Amino acid sequence: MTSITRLDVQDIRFPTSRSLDGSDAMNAAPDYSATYVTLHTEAGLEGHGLTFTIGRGNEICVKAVESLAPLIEGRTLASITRDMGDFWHHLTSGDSQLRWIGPEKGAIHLATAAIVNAIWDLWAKSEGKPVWKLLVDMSPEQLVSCLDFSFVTDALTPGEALALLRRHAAGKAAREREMLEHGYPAYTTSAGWLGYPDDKVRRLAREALAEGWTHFKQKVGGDLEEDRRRARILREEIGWERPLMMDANQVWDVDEAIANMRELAEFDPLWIEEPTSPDDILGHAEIRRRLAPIGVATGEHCHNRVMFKQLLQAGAIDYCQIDAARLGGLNEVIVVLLMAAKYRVPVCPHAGGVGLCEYVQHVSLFDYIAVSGSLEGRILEYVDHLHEHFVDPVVIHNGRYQAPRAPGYGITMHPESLSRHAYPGGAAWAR
Ligand SMILES: C[C@H](O)[C@@H](O)[C@@H](O)[C@H](O)C(=O)O
Ligand SMILES: [Mg+2]
Repeated sequence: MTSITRLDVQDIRFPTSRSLDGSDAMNAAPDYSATYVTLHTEAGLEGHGLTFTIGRGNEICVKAVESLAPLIEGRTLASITRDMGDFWHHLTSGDSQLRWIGPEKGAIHLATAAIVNAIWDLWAKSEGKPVWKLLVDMSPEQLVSCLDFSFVTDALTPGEALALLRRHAAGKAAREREMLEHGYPAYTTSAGWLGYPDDKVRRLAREALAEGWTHFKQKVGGDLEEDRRRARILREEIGWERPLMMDANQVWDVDEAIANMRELAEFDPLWIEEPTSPDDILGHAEIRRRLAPIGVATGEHCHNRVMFKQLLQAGAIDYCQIDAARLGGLNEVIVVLLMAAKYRVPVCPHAGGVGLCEYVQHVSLFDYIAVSGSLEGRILEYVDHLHEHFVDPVVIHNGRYQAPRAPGYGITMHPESLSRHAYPGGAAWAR
């Protein structure tokens, strides 16, 4: 029996701001960071999970993980996985003093994600399967027992979730084979960071084309003329057949978003991502109504299933961009996948950061094989930073994620990477 004896948490940071990797109109100089959780077990097996932040504030997530640790330590894996939905509810609502500082949002929920994902990693490793395969092999009943439907039963009942999971059961084996052979389609954000000079944008776009990428995303929301200039460079390089997405990272008010995107419409963007505050459901609906056919995408800052429920109910989004570490871990992600399937909105997960690509490949594989059964309108983000720090990094061929085969959730980092990037004492931070 696997008993979780201890939870360790580390503050891990990468100095990405030095090269402006990851820069956008809201976040000028991010240091990609991870609140990295290790679950130690009696048997020696370890579970790993992380939540993603962009530097300062990581220490707050570390503290929040420490506060949640007593809810995990001493438990057996089996006592958790026997009724994962109940466990998840207990972790998010069992201690009302901790719940008070959320609920289910902010640092406490980011911490929840790191812990919950570490448990999935441990579970999958103990079964010898990658997480996507663990999920795909579960019966609809088992999957539904992993979920907490609190506050969303007006949009999705457990019965409807079961029906959705049974709907495409017949084609599951064929889709799994297809994914193992061809992988999951992706787009790249790597050429489009706001802080990159024009020649770097051009060079990276050329390199990405040569690598087989077909979909590209650029940052907008700074100076409109500069947005235009960079869009022109990208269109010159990628042509007009390949889709181009735009991401404003929340800098605009609603009317401003509409006005600016009408200006940028000449570059034929497939979607505008995070056009305004992530909490403004009706604002997104208004933007969507007035900007069609440009799609509206959001979700990397959408903090829980209740927010996604409302975005879907309000017809506010064309693309649902769950974040594997912003939602409270995989259990809540699955609830959102099911709601999105019901409302017929494609899920295009947010990735990048550190470890998010490693996570969401499992989510999208599961979504395609067991939930949506479709690739229509679906494309997974890819960003080419920091993969070398993972024991089982993502593998991309021709702009597609190759299905991971290693057991777990793919988030285990090399011990040397952890010690080098420990903040503030690691060598990467020595002045
Ligand atoms: C600060 C980060 O790099 C963001 O710019 C990034 O997550 C971005 O919004 C994305 O969609 O990849
Ligand atoms: Mg984004």
